[in-house]
Amino acid sequence: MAIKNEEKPKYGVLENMMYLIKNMWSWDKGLFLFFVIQIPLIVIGPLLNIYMPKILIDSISQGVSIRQFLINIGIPIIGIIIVESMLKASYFKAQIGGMKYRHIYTLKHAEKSIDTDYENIDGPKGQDKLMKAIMATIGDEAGTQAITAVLIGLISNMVGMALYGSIIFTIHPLLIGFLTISSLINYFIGDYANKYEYKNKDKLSPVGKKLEYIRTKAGDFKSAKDLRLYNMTYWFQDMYDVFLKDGIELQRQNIYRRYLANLADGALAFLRDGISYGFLIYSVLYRNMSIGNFVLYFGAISGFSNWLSGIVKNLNELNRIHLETCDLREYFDMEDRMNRGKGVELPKEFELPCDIELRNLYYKYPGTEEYTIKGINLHIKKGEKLALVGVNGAGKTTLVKLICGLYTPTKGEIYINGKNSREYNRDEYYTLFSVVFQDTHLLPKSIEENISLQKKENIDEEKLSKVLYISGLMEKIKSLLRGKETLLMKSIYEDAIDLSGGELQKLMLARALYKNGPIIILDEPTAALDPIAENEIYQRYNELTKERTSIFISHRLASTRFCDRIVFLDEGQIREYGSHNELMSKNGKYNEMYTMQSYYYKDKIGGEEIA
Ligand SMILES: Nc1ncnc2c1ncn2[C@@H]1O[C@H](COP(=O)(O)OP(=O)(O)OP(=O)(O)O)[C@@H](O)[C@H]1O
Repeated sequence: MAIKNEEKPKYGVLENMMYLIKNMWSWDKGLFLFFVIQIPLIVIGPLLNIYMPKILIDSISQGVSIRQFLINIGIPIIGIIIVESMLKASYFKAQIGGMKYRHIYTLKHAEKSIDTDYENIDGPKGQDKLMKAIMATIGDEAGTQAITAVLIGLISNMVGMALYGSIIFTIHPLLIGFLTISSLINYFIGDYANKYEYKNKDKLSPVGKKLEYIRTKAGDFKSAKDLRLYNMTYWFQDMYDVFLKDGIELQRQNIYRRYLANLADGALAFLRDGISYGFLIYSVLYRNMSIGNFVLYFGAISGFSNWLSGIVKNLNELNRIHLETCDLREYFDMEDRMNRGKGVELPKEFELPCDIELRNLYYKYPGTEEYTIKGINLHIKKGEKLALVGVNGAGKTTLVKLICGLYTPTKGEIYINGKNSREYNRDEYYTLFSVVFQDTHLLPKSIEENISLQKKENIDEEKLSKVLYISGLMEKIKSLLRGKETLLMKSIYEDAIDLSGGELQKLMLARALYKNGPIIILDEPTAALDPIAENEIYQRYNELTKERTSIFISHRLASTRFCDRIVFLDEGQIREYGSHNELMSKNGKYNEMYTMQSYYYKDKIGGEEIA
């Protein structure tokens, strides 16, 4: 099956090599020099080895004294022992060194993933890029680690080839040309297999992502209940089988190409050595070559082939490393669309609460045809409590992600206190928002650290107590032996606890309140709360949003009645807006949804009065 991939690597081989070498030098100069010193050691050993038999044979045939004989062979033997011991001793350090470089890239990768614009890693395209870059930093074979061994190998092989070449040159200059050309053919065959593998990676990466998803979900404690109760095991197995089959097929294509390349490599090597050794035998028989020289040249030719095929192998590996480095650098190079420069100043204390204006706002997810947000114009005034309602998929979460700067508008603008959101420094802009999303994210830390996201010594105790009270988490804290210092995530610590869904939601609310951003956005913050806890949040909503501008998303329409204004979103557009009473009198979609919901909240079941 032919693989079509028109995308060319963004960087050249030399550019990538310089990038990797520069990093190695700047990250650890001592280690870099250690690698350089290995090069002469790698070359001297084999050179002494091919001279040994010649010295031995020449010494015997010249009938030298025992003392001279021992000196002749003793010096190279001691040399070989010293060189080999030094190489063996340095092997371990070289391995650890390569790993050290790779770990620095892994760390940089993690930093980029955490720091880059949310939009860059959102969706399948962003996730593919992330996955490909991960593949360049995983395992001993990864280019970021293998580069040290490959570069040392390449330079040693080149020096070795030059030394052996000068010996072979004395037999016949054409022999060098012949050996070199045959090795170049090998290189191009290997290069074909490499390029094929690289193109295949575009297909392999999404399959790897799917397999990884199933692997992690299968062991994920959160999925464990559904997996068992809904008997999803078979479904998982089926999916895994399908993806695995796809993955194996793609790997099979790679292995097949590699196999063909190796086969051609073997056949060529056989031909090359056969002709060269034949010429040596011919020289002994018909060109007066001494046995000592025959042994030396024999060693030089087989060694030359080794150096050459080493170079070919190293060049092929360098090519693979180059392609992997492209993936990694392209990931590192992903540009942020949000402003990371200085930006306009944040609203001052006296300007709070904030004023938010959306002007003709459009948003289309990368890779999709349709706009999810379509031409929204909305002015949320300072201190206003706005409710955002609408059916599932209407675009409520997308809209708040746009407002709080996780996505950048495809068209249109967002103004905060009259200043375009694009002009704020991205990280400073984020400080304006205290947001509770539907999904929760915990750190394996104590409750207080999870709320404040500060180290214990920096926590503002007064503020913490206040938010624990408002969020309704105080009762729970009081019931715990270690109170707010209790660790979370049982899967990580033995003495930790796990919170219930509602408690988790309260914790997320407490985290948002502790952050104290002038704009509060709550996306379904009470969905998991019991009626008492939910009621308490509504009672405290005024206190919670005091001197703040707030956006409240909820499917329980009755809960939005305490907001100043309600916006009804439908298919990414504002269909209706106004106060609860205004919307009810419009007799539109809001009215319809509200009436449907309240039908089940009255003292009726299925519309029947309870006796
Ligand atoms: N990363 C994404 N890539 C592509 N489409 C997306 C992405 N995230 C959401 N969507 C799509 O955008 C649309 C709006 O989703 P959104 O989450 O904003 O709706 P919502 O109104 O918040 O829904 P709900 O009430 O269910 O929370 C949906 O059709 C959804 O499938």
